[in-house]
Amino acid sequence: MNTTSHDSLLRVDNVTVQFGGLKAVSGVTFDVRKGELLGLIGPNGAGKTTMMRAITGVVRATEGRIYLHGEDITKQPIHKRIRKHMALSQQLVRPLRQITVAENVALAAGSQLTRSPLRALMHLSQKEQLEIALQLLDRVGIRDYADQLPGTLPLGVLKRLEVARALATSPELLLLDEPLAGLNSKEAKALADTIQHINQQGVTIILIEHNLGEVMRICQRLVVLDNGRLIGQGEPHAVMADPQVRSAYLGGAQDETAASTETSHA
Ligand SMILES: Nc1ncnc2c1ncn2[C@@H]1O[C@H](COP(=O)(O)OP(=O)(O)OP(=O)(O)O)[C@@H](O)[C@H]1O
Repeated sequence: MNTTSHDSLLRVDNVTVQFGGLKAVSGVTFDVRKGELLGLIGPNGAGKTTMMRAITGVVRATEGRIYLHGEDITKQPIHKRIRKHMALSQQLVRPLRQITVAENVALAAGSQLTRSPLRALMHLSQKEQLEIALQLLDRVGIRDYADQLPGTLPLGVLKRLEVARALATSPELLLLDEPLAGLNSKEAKALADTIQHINQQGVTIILIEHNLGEVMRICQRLVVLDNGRLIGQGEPHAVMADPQVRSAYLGGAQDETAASTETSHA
């Protein structure tokens, strides 16, 4: 039964994802509210990426249901979910290296419009499409790199390009998988600010991230997984003060000094 509350954009209802004998996600239930920036956190191997993949349809939920706007999308293929305005920005950045930064974004926008990469490429010559790409690059703060080839660019710029490509499909729900990984603290803070800004412009975001300092700074709510199970959810500071969550991160250490360092990096 769909028990989605009226402000819920996405509902994950008792979802299990099993790989052979391993339950990577086990009976997890949570809501993503329309307009919120939700942090999905947990130690390595907790099941975060698998949860994200179950939401986008890359892997199928073995049990449970996923609802978007109250509609059961559990059995829908990826392309239908994307058409329902979901976009995923992956951990690994994989732009096309032979075309410029702006063309990469225009291609993503074009693929969404035409559902054919070839036709999308032909559309690249259209001024409007490149103009949309430039606006998106502006939105993520890398318009100055528009004419460069991705192969020559630092990771911080490529991460932003990845976010711009995801935004090119005008998603209502944006799923970001470790966008801050590999960035120094200054770059991470700047990208976290950009993510927060995108959220403030009306895009609902699920953020998987190990950089707990930035997660605590920008997320409105947290969902915490450990060994595939949900062990906490709610307001970030309350969640991080929960003994079970602290124990998952600190391996059971109860020492306050150790606990106070928890927000720097998991
Ligand atoms: N396709 C797969 N086949 C088999 N096992 C998998 C598969 N994908 C993930 N797993 C396993 O499921 C568990 C959860 O992995 P997952 O990548 O979802 O965790 P995570 O929380 O994203 O971890 P990390 O923070 O290290 O990226 C791990 O034990 C992992 O080895």
